[in-house]
Amino acid sequence: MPATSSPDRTPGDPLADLHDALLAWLPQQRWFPAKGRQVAGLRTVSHAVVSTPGETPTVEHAVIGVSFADAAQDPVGGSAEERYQLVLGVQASPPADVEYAVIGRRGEDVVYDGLADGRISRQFLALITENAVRGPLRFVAEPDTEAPIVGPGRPLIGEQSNSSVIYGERAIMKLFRRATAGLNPDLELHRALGRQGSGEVAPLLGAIEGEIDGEPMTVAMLQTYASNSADGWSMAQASVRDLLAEADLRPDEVGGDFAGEAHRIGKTVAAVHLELAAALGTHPLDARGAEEIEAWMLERLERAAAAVPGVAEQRDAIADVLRGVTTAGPSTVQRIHGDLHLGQELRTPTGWLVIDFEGEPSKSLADRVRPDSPMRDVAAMLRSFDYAAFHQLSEWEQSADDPDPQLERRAQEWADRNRSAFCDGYAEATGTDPRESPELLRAYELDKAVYEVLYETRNRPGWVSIPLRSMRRLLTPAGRGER
Ligand SMILES: Nc1ncnc2c1ncn2[C@@H]1O[C@H](COP(=O)(O)OP(=O)(O)O)[C@@H](O)[C@H]1O
Ligand SMILES: O=P(O)(O)O[C@H]1O[C@H](CO)[C@@H](O[C@H]2O[C@H](CO)[C@@H](O)[C@H](O)[C@H]2O)[C@H](O)[C@H]1O
Repeated sequence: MPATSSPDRTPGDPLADLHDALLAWLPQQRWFPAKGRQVAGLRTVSHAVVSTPGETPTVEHAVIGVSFADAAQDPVGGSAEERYQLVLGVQASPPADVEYAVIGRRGEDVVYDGLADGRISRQFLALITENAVRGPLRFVAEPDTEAPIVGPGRPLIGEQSNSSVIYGERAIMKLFRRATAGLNPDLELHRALGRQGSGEVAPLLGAIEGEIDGEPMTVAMLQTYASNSADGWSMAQASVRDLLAEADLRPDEVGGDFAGEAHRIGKTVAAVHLELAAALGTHPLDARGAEEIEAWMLERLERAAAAVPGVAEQRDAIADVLRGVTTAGPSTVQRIHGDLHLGQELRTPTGWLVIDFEGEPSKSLADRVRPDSPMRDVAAMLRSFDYAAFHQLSEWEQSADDPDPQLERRAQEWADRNRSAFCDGYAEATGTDPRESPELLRAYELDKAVYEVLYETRNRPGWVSIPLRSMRRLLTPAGRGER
């Protein structure tokens, strides 16, 4: 994060003495989405002690507002101020195992990321089971469930937009980092699906609720941990590795063929769509609704074109495809996942679970909860098969001059085979084959690729060639037919 010459410091701000430390710490956090943005200042939006007097460590909950000088030029449409939640542990001599999570000092005390401290995560779990209230936080157990009291939480280390801790392979608690008024869709949809008896999500165990701007806010959610699970991205990557190691074999001939799993994932996603429709309803997409979705897609395209020359060059051709949302004919909208990809699917010993119903992290809450076509989720999964197929090749391409055309063909075959198996599974479970609405599907797929170009530009510039390649494919008549 480029530092500012004169960061904003409001007198009386309870975290004022930590501002510089926070400004240095935030960009190192995987969950901080505004890496590289021009920061204008930081302020404390809310701050409360949630431990009882005399307890060690002291536990604080805070919402901080980070303001940006570059909101107008931000390619992903970031706003002028973004708010993040912190749980802070404060102690004069914290245990050595939280050293990596130290943010800074306040007087004699060390202040650190509280989720790193097993004592704090254990306490939060206990408070949920007790339906306790601590300061502004309400700890709520999901009715008719019993969260296991299994001791300290272990922070999950990995690629996350939020922060999670795992309790003895029995439960997992996720602290939402973006602080937004309203019910978080991840909690809302998990709850709705759980009450629908869904076997496709991990059972919800509880939540922590708070307040922001006088309105309720979801602080965290607790769900059953799926032990012995593997995520779809890792499994798909292993399959592609097998394939590319044996360039003379086709995807259906190699040992790690993924098509059976892709078919099962298609059925799982379909089941989730049917359950969400049953729980929360469906509506016909009228002309006005379709125009709104199209306008949103075109607006995103403009931002991407302004930021990425590869998108600007194809802007008009992309816009023509996106308009398929209004010209494709009648469709139905409902609540959907909104940010589906292989990493959001967990293979358990008995089947697949879908996780993380928060929607695209850069969208406002209002946009994330807006009913949309299930085709958005289907398209997002098709994009993910492309990603899995071409990720490794794109890495090799960065270190070699010419990609091996044989390997490219194999990668494309892998993508086609798994995209097709996914659609077969989806069609089998819903009775509707997504490939029968090619215009709509292509519009959603291209919209997702445009999002991904922006996402990768900001977060993983080395990966941007993956969605750019797919964008080109989706714009060529031959490429459009391949699924
Ligand atoms: N119910 C669960 N059981 C087992 N692991 C889970 C469960 N939910 C999430 N995870 C693990 O936590 C990771 C992050 O979860 P996710 O909900 O995607 O968080 P984020 O919103 O931070 O991206 C997942 O990739 C998965 O490895
Ligand atoms: O999981 P998140 O909610 O944080 O989703 C964001 O990050 C994803 C990457 O981790 C990103 O997904 C993109 O990369 C995946 C491979 O890492 C690929 O499978 C997806 O198809 C691709 O979109 C997601 O877009 C972003 O919102």
